[in-house]
Amino acid sequence: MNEPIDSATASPESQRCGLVAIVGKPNVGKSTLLNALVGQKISITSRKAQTTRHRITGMRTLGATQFVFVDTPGFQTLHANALNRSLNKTVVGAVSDVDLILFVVEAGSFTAADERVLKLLGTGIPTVLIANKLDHVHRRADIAPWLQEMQQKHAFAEFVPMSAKNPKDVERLFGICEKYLPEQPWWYDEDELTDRSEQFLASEMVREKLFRLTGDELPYTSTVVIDKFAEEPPAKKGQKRLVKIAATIVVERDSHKAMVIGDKGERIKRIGTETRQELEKLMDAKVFIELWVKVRSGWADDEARVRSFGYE
Ligand SMILES: Nc1nc2c(ncn2[C@@H]2O[C@H](COP(=O)(O)OP(=O)(O)OP(=O)(O)O)[C@@H](O)[C@H]2O)c(=O)[nH]1
Repeated sequence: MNEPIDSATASPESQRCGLVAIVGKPNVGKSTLLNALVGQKISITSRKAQTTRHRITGMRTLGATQFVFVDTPGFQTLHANALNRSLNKTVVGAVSDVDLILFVVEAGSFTAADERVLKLLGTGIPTVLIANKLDHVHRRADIAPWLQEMQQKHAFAEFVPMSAKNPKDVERLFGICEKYLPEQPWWYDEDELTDRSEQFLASEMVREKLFRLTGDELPYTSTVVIDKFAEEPPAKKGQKRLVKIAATIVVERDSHKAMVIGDKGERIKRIGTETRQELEKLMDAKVFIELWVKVRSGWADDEARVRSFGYE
């Protein structure tokens, strides 16, 4: 693993591919670790990934192995709000069929909050204890007895004291994880990160804002369809490229449409604004987004065009 082989030489028979979940209480370094594992850009990709059980946050193909990282949002804010409550139900399910779980804690520490997260994990899936922020531990000698204590807490497959900020540690972690992923052909292209993936990211982002801002009221059957995704190069040097997106939120009933639009269009405007702000950060681009709401009602083409405001 330290010397990645040319992936082109990895024949489908020798390929490995599998799902890896990174879980842990807030602030232990999950995002830092995920970003380090995935590389520079978090990529969300093709339709294959668009299941209700898994939200793919990124993937990395190294040598013959494709690591597919799944998002487990509910673990981060267990008791925050109504949406998270409903997410938690799916989150526990989502973690129950990954190939590997990375359970992240701060090295030398195990609190009640860590325990709560650990309890949600079953015992059937290999779980690696990531003792992160090792660089914060001044007396390394304290780590050995702590690791022994941790062995009593759960049947961890392995113990990895490391720092998510240390590239060598991250590289070593790939080597450790590799063997837990099944031998099967890759699901994605080796360097998958295309316009299509940004398009998917855009629809996921609208979806996320939609459900966050409508709370529990809106049925999960509502979907988001990207109608247009066009890119323009920067007008001037030093400026960012422009991404123009048009998306339709498809709901089942007129009452749902009203809910999405909100009073005087306030809610859809906010969905659009928050989506744009986050996409601009993620895509490193200037984003222009238009949202429509459509009721899917058989033959009736009951389409209301709702222009969202505030986009230059
Ligand atoms: N010193 C040190 N700091 C780290 C390490 N990993 C993460 N951090 C820092 O810890 C803080 C929390 O990291 P995040 O990656 O945001 O943690 P998280 O678990 O994703 O947090 P939530 O999003 O709240 O769940 C940040 O300030 C990171 O820079 C590490 O290995 N060493």
